[in-house]
Amino acid sequence: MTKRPVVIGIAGGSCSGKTSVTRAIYDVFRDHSVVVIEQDYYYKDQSHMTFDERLLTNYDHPLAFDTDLLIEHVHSLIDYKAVKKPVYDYVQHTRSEEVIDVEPKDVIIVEGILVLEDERLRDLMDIKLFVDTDSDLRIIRRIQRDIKERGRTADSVIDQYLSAVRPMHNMFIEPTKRYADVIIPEGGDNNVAIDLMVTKIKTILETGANL
Ligand SMILES: Nc1ncnc2c1ncn2[C@@H]1O[C@H](COP(=O)(O)OP(=O)(O)O)[C@@H](O)[C@H]1O
Ligand SMILES: Nc1ccn([C@@H]2O[C@H](COP(=O)(O)O)[C@@H](O)[C@H]2O)c(=O)n1
Repeated sequence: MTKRPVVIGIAGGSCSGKTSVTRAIYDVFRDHSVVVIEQDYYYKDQSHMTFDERLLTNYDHPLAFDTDLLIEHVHSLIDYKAVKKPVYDYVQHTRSEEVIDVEPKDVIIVEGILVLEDERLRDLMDIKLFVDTDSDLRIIRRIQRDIKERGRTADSVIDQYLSAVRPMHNMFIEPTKRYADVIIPEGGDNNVAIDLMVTKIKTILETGANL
């Protein structure tokens, strides 16, 4: 049987805990070799737009992402070919000029709010997870995180949440839960769910089952 990496998709609303779950799995497989592809890094380049124009973009709509490039990169990694992953700047709302050289690995984690939305991307995944956290917790976390890490004000986070994040979540993100193999309540603190995922990934790596 030809060797093939295990591809894991981790979706869920903004601030649901996707990164925390990804980090927990990454820490276990670090030695085995794991690569993380963040969907956020594949937001379309907006360097041709003014800063004020970039503020008007709906960052929670599927069309905000360069999904073709993301799929191309996942295909390459599955074929054990290196890719040049874009880097995203949340303060400038566009791609940075730098790229990261990503080497292929045995475990590929594709993480982001809408990674289960596109059928072509879903079809590349062996395991699909949806991190499910109540919206009141997610907005509280988002206000704290975006002020601390993404150069935002509380008012701007709340305005964006009401005008784009919440409606797009209900329209595009929440419906993808139906594609998940496993729904993880409360993200990175759910040690039982993370242990179960780790066991499953180990089985796939050892036996090739599922692939
Ligand atoms: N269980 C938790 N309790 C409190 N804060 C959390 C918890 N999980 C995540 N956070 C915080 O919420 C923010 C978003 O978490 P993260 O895992 O990055 O979510 P996502 O990748 O889904 O946006 C981060 O600032 C993180 O520290
Ligand atoms: N320039 C940008 C780009 C994205 N966002 C928001 O990021 C959220 C997705 O990232 P998570 O880590 O929260 O999953 C998404 O909800 C976008 O609204 C942004 O604010 N600005």
